[in-house]
Amino acid sequence: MSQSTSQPACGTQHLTKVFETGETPVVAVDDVSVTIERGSFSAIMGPSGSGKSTLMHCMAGLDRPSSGSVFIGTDNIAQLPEKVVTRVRRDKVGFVFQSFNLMPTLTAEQNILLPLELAGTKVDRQLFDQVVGSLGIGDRLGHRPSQLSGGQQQRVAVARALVTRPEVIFADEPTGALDQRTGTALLEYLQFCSREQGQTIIMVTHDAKAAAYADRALMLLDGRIVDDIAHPTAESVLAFLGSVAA
Ligand SMILES: Nc1ncnc2c1ncn2[C@@H]1O[C@H](COP(=O)(O)OP(=O)(O)OP(=O)(O)O)[C@@H](O)[C@H]1O
Repeated sequence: MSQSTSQPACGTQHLTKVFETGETPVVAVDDVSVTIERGSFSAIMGPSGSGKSTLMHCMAGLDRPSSGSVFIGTDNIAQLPEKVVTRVRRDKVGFVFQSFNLMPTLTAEQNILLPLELAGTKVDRQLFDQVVGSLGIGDRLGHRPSQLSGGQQQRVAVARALVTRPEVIFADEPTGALDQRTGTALLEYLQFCSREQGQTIIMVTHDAKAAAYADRALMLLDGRIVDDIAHPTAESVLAFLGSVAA
Protein backbone atom coordinates (compact mmCIF):
# COMPACT_ATOMS: atom_id res chain seq x y z
CA MET A 1 0.00 0.00 0.00
CA SER A 2 1.47 3.34 -0.99
CA GLN A 3 1.14 6.10 1.58
CA SER A 4 2.21 8.75 -0.89
CA THR A 5 0.08 11.91 -0.75
CA SER A 6 0.34 15.25 -2.51
CA GLN A 7 1.58 16.98 0.67
CA PRO A 8 5.24 17.90 0.14
CA ALA A 9 7.86 16.40 2.46
CA CYS A 10 10.55 18.81 1.33
CA GLY A 11 11.68 20.83 -1.64
CA THR A 12 13.46 23.86 -3.00
CA GLN A 13 12.55 27.14 -4.68
CA HIS A 14 15.18 28.75 -6.93
CA LEU A 15 17.96 27.08 -4.96
CA THR A 16 21.42 28.16 -6.05
CA LYS A 17 24.72 27.18 -4.45
CA VAL A 18 27.93 28.86 -5.54
CA PHE A 19 31.31 27.81 -4.14
CA GLU A 20 33.62 30.80 -3.98
CA THR A 21 36.61 28.89 -2.62
CA GLY A 22 38.69 28.50 -5.80
CA GLU A 23 40.02 31.10 -8.27
CA THR A 24 36.73 31.12 -10.19
CA PRO A 25 33.36 30.59 -8.47
CA VAL A 26 31.67 27.25 -9.17
CA VAL A 27 27.88 27.22 -9.57
CA ALA A 28 27.24 23.71 -8.20
CA VAL A 29 23.42 24.06 -8.05
CA ASP A 30 21.77 26.48 -10.44
CA ASP A 31 18.24 27.73 -9.74
CA VAL A 32 16.66 24.38 -8.81
CA SER A 33 12.99 24.30 -7.86
CA VAL A 34 11.65 20.88 -6.93
CA THR A 35 8.87 19.48 -4.75
CA ILE A 36 9.25 16.06 -3.16
CA GLU A 37 6.03 14.29 -2.22
CA ARG A 38 5.65 12.73 1.20
CA GLY A 39 6.19 8.99 1.11
CA SER A 40 7.82 9.07 -2.32
CA PHE A 41 11.13 7.50 -3.38
CA SER A 42 13.22 9.74 -5.67
CA ALA A 43 16.56 9.09 -7.34
CA ILE A 44 18.92 11.91 -8.26
CA MET A 45 21.19 11.06 -11.16
CA GLY A 46 23.66 12.86 -13.38
CA PRO A 47 27.29 12.92 -14.41
CA SER A 48 30.10 13.37 -11.89
CA GLY A 49 30.27 17.01 -10.79
CA SER A 50 26.70 17.79 -11.87
CA GLY A 51 25.79 18.92 -8.33
CA LYS A 52 23.97 15.89 -6.88
CA SER A 53 25.70 15.83 -3.48
CA THR A 54 25.59 19.60 -3.14
CA LEU A 55 21.86 19.63 -3.88
CA MET A 56 21.25 16.90 -1.28
CA HIS A 57 23.40 18.62 1.35
CA CYS A 58 21.45 21.87 0.87
CA MET A 59 18.09 20.06 0.90
CA ALA A 60 19.01 18.27 4.13
CA GLY A 61 20.20 21.44 5.86
CA LEU A 62 23.83 20.30 5.98
CA ASP A 63 24.94 23.18 3.79
CA ARG A 64 23.53 26.68 3.29
CA PRO A 65 22.30 27.76 -0.15
CA SER A 66 23.75 30.93 -1.70
CA SER A 67 20.18 31.96 -2.58
CA GLY A 68 16.69 30.51 -2.77
CA SER A 69 14.54 28.54 -0.34
CA VAL A 70 14.81 25.02 1.09
CA PHE A 71 11.77 23.44 2.70
CA ILE A 72 11.58 20.56 5.14
CA GLY A 73 7.88 20.20 5.74
CA THR A 74 6.69 23.80 5.99
CA ASP A 75 9.94 25.19 7.44
CA ASN A 76 12.10 27.26 5.09
CA ILE A 77 15.38 26.16 6.63
CA ALA A 78 17.38 28.58 4.47
CA GLN A 79 15.99 31.36 6.66
CA LEU A 80 16.31 29.67 10.04
CA PRO A 81 19.24 30.10 12.44
CA GLU A 82 21.73 27.22 12.49
CA LYS A 83 20.56 26.03 15.91
CA VAL A 84 16.98 25.62 14.67
CA VAL A 85 18.11 23.93 11.44
CA THR A 86 20.06 21.43 13.55
CA ARG A 87 16.89 20.65 15.51
CA VAL A 88 14.74 20.27 12.38
CA ARG A 89 17.41 17.96 10.93
CA ARG A 90 17.64 15.91 14.12
CA ASP A 91 13.85 15.54 14.37
CA LYS A 92 13.00 14.89 10.72
CA VAL A 93 16.01 13.91 8.63
CA GLY A 94 18.29 10.90 8.23
CA PHE A 95 21.40 11.27 6.08
CA VAL A 96 23.64 8.56 4.61
CA PHE A 97 26.97 10.13 3.63
CA GLN A 98 28.94 9.01 0.60
CA SER A 99 31.96 8.62 2.88
CA PHE A 100 29.90 6.91 5.68
CA ASN A 101 31.21 9.29 8.45
CA LEU A 102 31.28 6.59 11.14
CA MET A 103 32.95 7.22 14.50
CA PRO A 104 36.12 5.07 14.48
CA THR A 105 36.22 4.42 18.22
CA LEU A 106 32.60 3.23 18.49
CA THR A 107 31.26 -0.21 17.63
CA ALA A 108 28.73 -0.66 14.82
CA GLU A 109 25.89 -0.78 17.34
CA GLN A 110 27.11 2.33 19.15
CA ASN A 111 27.42 4.14 15.80
CA ILE A 112 23.88 3.17 14.82
CA LEU A 113 22.46 4.30 18.15
CA LEU A 114 24.47 7.54 18.35
CA PRO A 115 21.74 9.83 16.87
CA LEU A 116 19.25 8.52 19.44
CA GLU A 117 21.74 9.02 22.25
CA LEU A 118 22.49 12.58 21.12
CA ALA A 119 18.76 13.35 20.93
CA GLY A 120 18.13 11.69 24.31
CA THR A 121 15.53 9.41 22.67
CA LYS A 122 14.73 5.88 23.79
CA VAL A 123 15.81 3.04 21.47
CA ASP A 124 12.97 1.30 19.63
CA ARG A 125 14.46 -2.22 19.84
CA GLN A 126 11.91 -3.64 17.43
CA LEU A 127 12.85 -1.07 14.79
CA PHE A 128 16.56 -1.54 15.54
CA ASP A 129 16.21 -5.30 14.98
CA GLN A 130 14.16 -4.76 11.80
CA VAL A 131 16.72 -2.35 10.31
CA VAL A 132 19.77 -4.37 11.31
CA GLY A 133 18.14 -7.62 10.15
CA SER A 134 17.05 -6.19 6.80
CA LEU A 135 20.54 -4.91 6.15
CA GLY A 136 22.21 -8.17 7.24
CA ILE A 137 24.61 -6.67 9.78
CA GLY A 138 23.28 -8.34 12.94
CA ASP A 139 26.47 -10.38 13.40
CA ARG A 140 28.79 -7.36 13.09
CA LEU A 141 27.34 -5.10 15.77
CA GLY A 142 30.30 -5.45 18.17
CA HIS A 143 32.90 -4.55 15.53
CA ARG A 144 34.47 -1.15 15.08
CA PRO A 145 34.46 0.44 11.58
CA SER A 146 38.11 -0.54 10.93
CA GLN A 147 37.10 -4.18 11.49
CA LEU A 148 34.31 -3.98 8.90
CA SER A 149 34.39 -4.23 5.11
CA GLY A 150 33.44 -1.15 3.07
CA GLY A 151 30.03 -2.65 2.32
CA GLN A 152 29.41 -3.43 6.01
CA GLN A 153 30.41 0.12 6.98
CA GLN A 154 28.00 1.45 4.38
CA ARG A 155 25.16 -0.63 5.79
CA VAL A 156 25.97 0.59 9.33
CA ALA A 157 25.78 4.16 8.00
CA VAL A 158 22.38 3.37 6.45
CA ALA A 159 21.14 1.78 9.68
CA ARG A 160 22.23 4.88 11.64
CA ALA A 161 20.14 7.05 9.29
CA LEU A 162 17.07 4.81 9.58
CA VAL A 163 16.98 3.95 13.28
CA THR A 164 15.43 7.27 14.28
CA ARG A 165 12.57 6.56 11.81
CA PRO A 166 13.07 9.95 10.12
CA GLU A 167 10.38 11.47 7.93
CA VAL A 168 12.92 12.18 5.19
CA ILE A 169 15.95 10.02 4.35
CA PHE A 170 18.72 11.38 2.13
CA ALA A 171 21.14 8.73 0.91
CA ASP A 172 24.25 9.62 -1.12
CA GLU A 173 25.11 6.56 -3.21
CA PRO A 174 23.99 4.10 -0.51
CA THR A 175 24.72 1.05 -2.69
CA GLY A 176 28.13 2.29 -3.92
CA ALA A 177 30.14 -0.19 -1.82
CA LEU A 178 27.64 -3.07 -1.91
CA ASP A 179 27.57 -6.24 -4.00
CA GLN A 180 24.45 -7.02 -6.00
CA ARG A 181 22.76 -9.11 -3.29
CA THR A 182 23.24 -6.67 -0.41
CA GLY A 183 22.52 -3.73 -2.73
CA THR A 184 19.22 -5.27 -3.78
CA ALA A 185 18.30 -5.99 -0.14
CA LEU A 186 18.98 -2.34 0.76
CA LEU A 187 16.97 -0.96 -2.17
CA GLU A 188 14.05 -3.25 -1.34
CA TYR A 189 14.19 -2.05 2.26
CA LEU A 190 14.21 1.62 1.18
CA GLN A 191 11.22 0.87 -1.04
CA PHE A 192 9.49 -0.73 1.96
CA CYS A 193 10.24 2.37 4.09
CA SER A 194 8.59 4.57 1.46
CA ARG A 195 5.65 2.39 0.46
CA GLU A 196 4.72 0.79 3.77
CA GLN A 197 6.02 3.27 6.35
CA GLY A 198 5.34 6.51 4.46
CA GLN A 199 8.93 7.73 4.74
CA THR A 200 10.33 9.95 2.02
CA ILE A 201 13.51 8.72 0.33
CA ILE A 202 15.87 10.79 -1.80
CA MET A 203 18.83 8.83 -3.12
CA VAL A 204 21.78 9.84 -5.26
CA THR A 205 22.95 6.99 -7.43
CA HIS A 206 25.10 6.32 -10.49
CA ASP A 207 23.42 2.94 -10.96
CA ALA A 208 20.51 2.82 -13.43
CA LYS A 209 19.23 -0.43 -11.89
CA ALA A 210 19.15 1.20 -8.45
CA ALA A 211 17.26 4.22 -9.85
CA ALA A 212 14.60 1.82 -11.17
CA TYR A 213 13.55 1.14 -7.54
CA ALA A 214 12.49 4.80 -7.24
CA ASP A 215 9.14 6.35 -8.23
CA ARG A 216 10.90 9.25 -9.89
CA ALA A 217 14.34 10.08 -11.25
CA LEU A 218 15.58 13.68 -11.28
CA MET A 219 18.32 14.11 -13.84
CA LEU A 220 20.95 16.75 -13.09
CA LEU A 221 23.30 18.40 -15.54
CA ASP A 222 25.53 21.37 -14.69
CA GLY A 223 23.58 22.04 -11.50
CA ARG A 224 20.15 22.07 -13.17
CA ILE A 225 17.33 19.54 -13.29
CA VAL A 226 17.06 18.80 -17.00
CA ASP A 227 14.68 15.83 -16.84
CA ASP A 228 12.18 14.40 -14.36
CA ILE A 229 11.30 10.79 -15.18
CA ALA A 230 8.24 9.20 -13.56
CA HIS A 231 8.49 5.43 -12.89
CA PRO A 232 12.07 5.21 -14.17
CA THR A 233 13.40 2.01 -15.66
CA ALA A 234 17.07 1.13 -16.08
CA GLU A 235 16.56 1.62 -19.83
CA SER A 236 14.98 5.11 -19.61
CA VAL A 237 17.68 6.27 -17.21
CA LEU A 238 20.51 4.83 -19.32
CA ALA A 239 19.04 6.51 -22.41
CA PHE A 240 19.26 9.88 -20.62
CA LEU A 241 22.80 9.27 -19.34
CA GLY A 242 23.86 8.16 -22.84
CA SER A 243 22.39 11.31 -24.37
CA VAL A 244 24.24 13.68 -22.02
CA ALA A 245 27.52 11.76 -22.38
CA ALA A 246 27.34 12.00 -26.21
N1 LIG B 1 33.29 22.49 -0.93
C1 LIG B 1 33.43 22.78 -2.24
N2 LIG B 1 34.21 23.79 -2.63
C2 LIG B 1 34.35 24.12 -3.94
N3 LIG B 1 33.74 23.45 -4.95
C3 LIG B 1 32.96 22.40 -4.60
C4 LIG B 1 32.77 22.01 -3.24
N4 LIG B 1 31.93 20.93 -3.21
C5 LIG B 1 31.61 20.68 -4.50
N5 LIG B 1 32.23 21.55 -5.33
C6 LIG B 1 32.10 21.61 -6.81
O1 LIG B 1 30.71 21.68 -7.11
C7 LIG B 1 30.42 20.90 -8.25
C8 LIG B 1 29.35 19.86 -7.87
O2 LIG B 1 29.91 18.92 -6.96
P1 LIG B 1 29.07 17.72 -6.34
O3 LIG B 1 29.96 16.99 -5.40
O4 LIG B 1 27.79 18.26 -5.84
O5 LIG B 1 28.77 16.85 -7.65
P2 LIG B 1 28.22 15.35 -7.77
O6 LIG B 1 27.27 15.36 -8.92
O7 LIG B 1 27.72 14.89 -6.46
O8 LIG B 1 29.56 14.57 -8.17
P3 LIG B 1 29.96 13.01 -7.95
O9 LIG B 1 28.98 12.19 -8.76
O10 LIG B 1 31.36 12.95 -8.53
O11 LIG B 1 29.92 12.71 -6.46
C9 LIG B 1 31.74 20.29 -8.70
O12 LIG B 1 32.26 21.10 -9.74
C10 LIG B 1 32.60 20.35 -7.47
O13 LIG B 1 33.96 20.45 -7.81
